[in-house]
Order: sequence, then structure tokens, then C-alpha cells
Amino acid sequence: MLGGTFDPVHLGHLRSAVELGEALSLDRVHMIPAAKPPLRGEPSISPGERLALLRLGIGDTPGLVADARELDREGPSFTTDTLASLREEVGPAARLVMALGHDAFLRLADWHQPERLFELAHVVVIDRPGIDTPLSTGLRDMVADREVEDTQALMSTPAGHLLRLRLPSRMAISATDVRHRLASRASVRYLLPEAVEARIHVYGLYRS
Ligand SMILES: Nc1ncnc2c1ncn2[C@@H]1O[C@H](COP(=O)(O)OP(=O)(O)OP(=O)(O)O)[C@@H](O)[C@H]1O
Ligand SMILES: O=C(O)c1ccc[n+]([C@@H]2O[C@H](COP(=O)([O-])O)[C@@H](O)[C@H]2O)c1
Repeated sequence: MLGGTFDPVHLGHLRSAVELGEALSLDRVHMIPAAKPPLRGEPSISPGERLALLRLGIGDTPGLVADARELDREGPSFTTDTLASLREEVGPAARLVMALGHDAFLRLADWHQPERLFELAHVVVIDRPGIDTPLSTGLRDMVADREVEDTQALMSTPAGHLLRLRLPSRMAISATDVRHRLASRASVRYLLPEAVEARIHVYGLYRS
């Protein structure tokens, strides 16, 4: 899974999802919008609208799935609940991966039941340009015994390891920057899929 606020989805998310799938030979990558992201304020647009943009962004891309399961739950969108539901679907022997960017990883110790994440899945941290803040002591201690060096070691078990991955097309694109550009009427061309940009303009999203 690659979860996110996707406010809105951009090419950094989509290209990372494709390259993650290739790097780990995954059957598919579920991109899962958080209805209520636990550690940040209310997103700029509704969960349903963020999901609609994600669906447009994915289009018919092989291997990518727009997964709406977090929109069906009440309360904060805790990733442990999402992984538990994915684990239930795929069974105990399947290899399950939760991917996140380095910026999100830096706060992993503050997540709901962080240790349980590793009982349910592997954690793969995607390098993000410009973000090289060192880990806190708590986070370093949490992951020390879990870290593996390569994808083969990661995929030898169903869950429990951590891998840091540098994908080929590292993109310095952020949703914050996209929102700022839209609010100031600057161009977002080539930062988003064209269908996503078109819908944003048609509905006048992110204008203020
Ligand atoms: N350009 C990128 N390259 C790699 N990973 C990314 C990139 N952008 C976002 N991610 C990761 O994708 C996940 C979802 O990101 P999110 O929806 O918060 O986008 P964002 O661009 O970080 O948004 P914002 O600027 O609003 O914080 C997070 O784990 C994040 O680290
Ligand atoms: O489970 C948690 O406690 C938790 C705390 C913070 C973030 N997450 C998830 O991490 C993903 C990225 O979050 P964000 O805020 O960086 O877009 C998204 O799927 C969130 O639901 C999950």
C-alpha cells in the first residue's frame, strides 16, 4: 500500500507507486487516500474529491489500484486498521508492504500502534529529494533490528522488516507546492497528470 492525503495526487506519488511495484516485483500497489489523516489538519478538499482525482490520475495504469477502504471508516484513518484489513484479504503468508516517503517516516514513532505495523507488513521508506533529516533516537531504536539492505531480504518473509529505497525517478514534487501554485494561479503543468489538472480547473478547486 501507498497511503496518503493525496491533496491532490501528483506525479511524485504516481511515479513512486509504479517504480515501487517494479523494484519489489509487487502484484499491485493499492493507493489509499486517508479520509481523516491522523497527524495533520483537515485537507483542502473532501475525501470523495481526493479519491476522484486519484482515480483519474491512475487511469488504466497497470498494477495501480485506487483503494477507497479508508473512506468507509469513521474516525482517524489509522494505517494499522488498513493493514489489518489488507492482511485479512491476502492471508497470513502473502508479503505485504506499507510504503511511505522519508518525510512521513520521520514521524512513524508518533503513529497509532507503530509496532503493530511491523506485525502486519514490511515498511519501505522511499527517499525524497531535499528531505534528509536524521531519525529521532526513538525511531532509530524502533527500527534498528528490523532494517534489511536489499529487496530479497525484505521479501523473504510476509512482514516485519524495514527497507530504505532510492527509486530511479526521484521527484521534488509536493502537494503543498501544487496547492500554493493553484492558489496563486501559477502553472501546475507536468506536476500532475493532465486529467487531474483538468478536473481541478473545471471544479475550481484549490483556488483560495
Ligand atoms: N515526490 C514524492 N516522492 C516520493 N514520495 C512522496 C512524494 N510525494 C509524497 N510522497 C509520499 O507519499 C505519501 C503521501 O504523501 P502526501 O499525500 O502527504 O503528499 P505530499 O506531497 O507529501 O503532501 P503535502 O505537501 O500536503 O504534505 C507520503 O508517504 C509521502 O512521503
Ligand atoms: O496510523 C497513523 O497513526 C498514521 C499517522 C500519520 C500518517 N498516517 C498515514 O500515512 C500516510 C501519509 O500521511 P500524510 O499525512 O503524510 O499524507 C497516510 O496514509 C496516513 O493515513 C498514519
